[in-house]
Amino acid sequence: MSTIIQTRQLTKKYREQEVLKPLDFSVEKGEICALIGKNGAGKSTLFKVLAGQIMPTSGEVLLFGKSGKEIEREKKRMGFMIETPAFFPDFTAVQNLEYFRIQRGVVDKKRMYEVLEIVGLAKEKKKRFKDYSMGMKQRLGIALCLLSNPDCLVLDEPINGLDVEGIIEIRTLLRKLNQEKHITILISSHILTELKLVATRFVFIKDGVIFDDLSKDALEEKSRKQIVLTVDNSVKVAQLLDRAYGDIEFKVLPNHVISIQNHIESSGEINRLLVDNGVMVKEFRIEALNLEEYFLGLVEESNND
Ligand SMILES: Nc1ncnc2c1ncn2[C@@H]1O[C@H](COP(=O)(O)OP(=O)(O)OP(=O)(O)O)[C@@H](O)[C@H]1O
Repeated sequence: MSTIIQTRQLTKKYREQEVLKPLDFSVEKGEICALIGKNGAGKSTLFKVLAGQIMPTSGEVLLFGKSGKEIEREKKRMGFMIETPAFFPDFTAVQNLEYFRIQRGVVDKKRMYEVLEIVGLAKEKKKRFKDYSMGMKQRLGIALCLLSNPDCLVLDEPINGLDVEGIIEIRTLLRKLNQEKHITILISSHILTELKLVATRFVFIKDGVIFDDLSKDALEEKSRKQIVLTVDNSVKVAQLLDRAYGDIEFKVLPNHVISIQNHIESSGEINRLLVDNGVMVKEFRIEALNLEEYFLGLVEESNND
């Protein structure tokens, strides 16, 4: 695997506020990497540093393995959409792309029509920008990123504010760019479920710290079923579970609630174990973990650190 984006001990401070804590982060070729974090987590700041729009306070960015002066050449292989581009509302899609094509020195005029085709706007290329839906506007933004034929796209919250149809359009487009055009994608969102169906990797950020980094399989694993128990004595239950099952994975939550992540098939046996040992089981249920809750749970956990 080759690394497209890498940061080494990257930090960014605004006055006294440390918006990015020493961050070691990478995106590998072929990934659709989702950066998930609430508003203010530091996603846009990280993307702006990657794009060279702002300078880091310390640390290093590498693109395609290059840093320092050599990075400028590699930046041409990247397409950044950090804020929605300032398109002219009364211009058509073609007129808007033409403006930016000239500004960016892209010689090949045909490329405009190619990118409109790729993002599914070829039929609406003569419509004025202001008459586009939100999803179409975002797709035109992505078309603009594609003008220079990049190997990697970095998209900051392109799904934010879209309706269901718009979200599906962008997801379908991202999948196509990744699978057919072999473009590596780094994309941010504050809603995990928006990217769950499309990303291949999930990186969670809070207060400028990456606190979890999961493959698609690992995320799915986490959304599997779990046993949730409410008991009268969670400390005793924890001891009983540890003693009975060496490899058991469980969490002791507030209010004597315990969630067990494996041995789901032994739920009856676990119930009997607890009752036989004098534990009062007030509630015993098997449920699938809601990923949004899991993510929020992690946020709460890191709050308590
Ligand atoms: N130019 C700036 N000057 C001072 N503080 C800033 C600046 N830009 C961002 N911040 C602060 O840095 C923190 C991270 O902001 P950032 O925009 O990177 O977060 P985000 O995860 O992208 O969230 P959002 O989706 O709300 O943009 C916030 O507390 C924000 O107020």
